[in-house]
Amino acid sequence: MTFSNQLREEAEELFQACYHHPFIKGIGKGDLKKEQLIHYVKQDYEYLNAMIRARALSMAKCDNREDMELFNSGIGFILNSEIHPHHCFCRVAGVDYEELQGYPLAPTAHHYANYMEKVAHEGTLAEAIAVALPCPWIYLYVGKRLIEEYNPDESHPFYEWITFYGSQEEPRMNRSLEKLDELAERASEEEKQRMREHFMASCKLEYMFFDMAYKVEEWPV
Ligand SMILES: Cc1ncc(CO)c(N)n1
Repeated sequence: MTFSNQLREEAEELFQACYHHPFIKGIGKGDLKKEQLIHYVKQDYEYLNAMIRARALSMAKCDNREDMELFNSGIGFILNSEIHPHHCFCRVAGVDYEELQGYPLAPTAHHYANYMEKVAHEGTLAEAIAVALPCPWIYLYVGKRLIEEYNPDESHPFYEWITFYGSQEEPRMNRSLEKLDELAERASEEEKQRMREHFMASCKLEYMFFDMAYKVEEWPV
């Protein structure tokens, strides 16, 4: 079995837990509260800024254009396309996207963003790919399951969000998985262990990110 398949198998329960989280159920049922949507977008906007920086740092570790292009297209996707699901939430919440930008990160998003940037700074290229993979992989999984379970049409308030993530083309994901597997073949057991730990930690943090939005988590003091 490939290394990425092993990771996916080990994370199966975490993927399922994300799907069953009430925030995702709220997207499916279309009954999330305005403050939950607003909190999510405020946090995700800043989280995605950190993700762009992490990908840029990863690109600096590449020694060929094919790999550079992988990170370049990942950054382009965040900058140019991922604004659509945010706009969907803003429209339902009745707020301007621009109003939700520049807020400080709540504890969970703060931890996730900083953890990802730290691994991208200090880790190998393989570790940087491993820490960033649950982000697209869980959203694709959750989006596809939402489409299967709710079969939303354009009258669904979160139609754009669900179809955006659930019908993402997979070539970039697959290229990242192939690259991860290629690097894993050459990695030491210690490095593979770190890749595994980063991957699992990011899966847990994806779950916690939904939880943070659902509970409108703030700093307690
Ligand atoms: C926290 C988080 N994880 C994954 C995605 C999907 O790219 C996102 N927008 N936000």
